[in-house]
Amino acid sequence: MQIAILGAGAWGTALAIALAPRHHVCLWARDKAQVTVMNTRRENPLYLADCPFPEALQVTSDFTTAVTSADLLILAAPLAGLRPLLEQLRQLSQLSTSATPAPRRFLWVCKGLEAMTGKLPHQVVTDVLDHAADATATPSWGALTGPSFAFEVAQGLPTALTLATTDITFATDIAHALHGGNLRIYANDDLIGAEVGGAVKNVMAIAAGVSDGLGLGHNARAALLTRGLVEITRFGMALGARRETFTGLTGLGDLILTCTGDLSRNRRVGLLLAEGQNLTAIQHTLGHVAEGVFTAREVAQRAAAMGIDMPITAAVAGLLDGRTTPRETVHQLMARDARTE
Ligand SMILES: NC(=O)C1=CN([C@@H]2O[C@H](COP(=O)(O)OP(=O)(O)OC[C@H]3O[C@@H](n4cnc5c(N)ncnc54)[C@H](O)[C@@H]3O)[C@@H](O)[C@H]2O)C=CC1
Ligand SMILES: O=C(CO)COP(=O)(O)O
Repeated sequence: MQIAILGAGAWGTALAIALAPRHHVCLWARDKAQVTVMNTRRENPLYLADCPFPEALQVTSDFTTAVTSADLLILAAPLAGLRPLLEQLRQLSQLSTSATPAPRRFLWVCKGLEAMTGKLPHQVVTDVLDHAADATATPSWGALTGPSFAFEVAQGLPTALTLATTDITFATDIAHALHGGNLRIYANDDLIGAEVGGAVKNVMAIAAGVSDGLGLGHNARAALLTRGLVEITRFGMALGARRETFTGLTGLGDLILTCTGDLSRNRRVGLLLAEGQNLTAIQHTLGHVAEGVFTAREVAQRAAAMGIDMPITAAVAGLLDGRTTPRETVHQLMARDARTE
């Protein structure tokens, strides 16, 4: 298959490295200087150092070329970049004079709720496509998500992912095509559940980082993960997800990975907040997106509006907004009334 990966951050680069030995892969980055460096050094030193590119991997800053020759697009920008990227694609298919229109099969890999709208990624997708002149044709799309640190995928370490979409035939076909090497891909038709799990676990990872950073111990972390999963499930089911999705890869799987693995940027945000560092400085130091920072406030607001109890999420949102300190946050959570589990 000819695959275009749009976005050359850590995750887009890792997927390109993992898929290039089995597919024709073109990695697109919008920054020409970054593309020059990647083509010269055959690695992505800015976002994923020490992960050499396979010989066959193509890297370009030419959007039209990358997109028009692909059978499948993987949109690998952070959630904030999803809408602009979709707009760029929409314009291309509307303006294209090529005999081969832009392909309609695409996946996104971002995790979160869009800042200011509180929308899940698939809602952003339908927003943009509903306004497209060619919206009558049925596009095939889905979320590729699950427990996966970019660095480990790029190193060829075993990883299981979920391809979630409402069209199970599409999910199964693409999962089958991408499955292989050390990547196991499962198909799932609970798109809402998969997206909610991927989004809210980042908020829990910030909480876990704070807890560990304050030295609250293993008991506290286990409690946080367990009660975090309850919150994620509550929120997801209220949005229409299936309960069992939250015990799968995109729920419990990604929650465990991100809350406990030190490669997590979201967990690192929590660890640094516990040290007393300021959020702006932390984001600058990370140099990568930590989606939980944007998602916490959106989830907290949506949950409050829907009357869903999400105390850990609300605590993280308060902390990120500077309304509380890490220690006050813990105190607030521990001071809640006793209740049934
Ligand atoms: N890094 C990881 O281990 C994993 C990340 N993800 C998710 O994938 C998404 C991307 O994460 P990373 O690649 O790690 O982020 P990153 O911070 O490493 O890189 C982000 C990249 O996206 C580019 N970008 C931003 N806006 C864009 C736009 N409008 N058009 C094109 N490119 C744009 C940036 O220039 C940068 O190259 C996030 O939502 C993240 O939660 C999912 C699984 C694993
Ligand atoms: O989503 C991820 C792992 O599945 C990556 O987590 P971080 O964004 O916290 O690094």
